Amino acid sequence: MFRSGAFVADYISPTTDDQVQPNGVDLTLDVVFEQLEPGRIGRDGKQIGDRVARPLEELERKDPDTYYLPRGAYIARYGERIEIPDGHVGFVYPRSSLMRNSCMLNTAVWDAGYEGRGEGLLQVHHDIEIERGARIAQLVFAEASHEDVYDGSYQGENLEND
Ligand SMILES: O=c1ccn([C@H]2C[C@H](O)[C@@H](COP(=O)(O)OP(=O)(O)OP(=O)(O)O)O2)c(=O)[nH]1
Repeated sequence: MFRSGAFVADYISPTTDDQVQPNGVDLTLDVVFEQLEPGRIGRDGKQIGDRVARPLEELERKDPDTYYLPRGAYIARYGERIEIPDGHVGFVYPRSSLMRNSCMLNTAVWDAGYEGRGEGLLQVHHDIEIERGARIAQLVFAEASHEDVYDGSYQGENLEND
């Protein structure tokens, strides 16, 4: 069973009332990165390729705090600290307005016990402007049984400023 947005909101911070939806909580865009170097997925481990943060405004376009993204693939970091409670699994979907603008957010499984500011793959199929802090995704929780909790390399990621 999927939980209500009000339930999910207790595990996401910060949140405003605008972010709480009937079936989940909207996540906002914090930072956009561009990958520069190849990564590696091995049988025993993995390496994430070097990346650089996109500039927030380009010279010819002056809206502050806005990303101007040409076609391409980017890593988007969400603005919220996310916790997946015991007995649950999380899924992130793109906000439909992103999809309707020819962009897509690809995501993976959010494990029970994970805590951090996670990331998603932002695919831009048509140039788009996205303001920093704008809602781009929605996180939902489904009840799920599990034996262990998440204890991988991304545990506690991107929480330095908390
Ligand atoms: O779209 C997603 C999906 C998941 N996560 C977070 C939550 C999840 O619990 C964690 C680890 O995901 P996964 O288990 O898929 O990572 P992995 O590649 O198997 O690495 P590790 O074994 O170090 O966990 O990353 C994201 O940030 N974005």
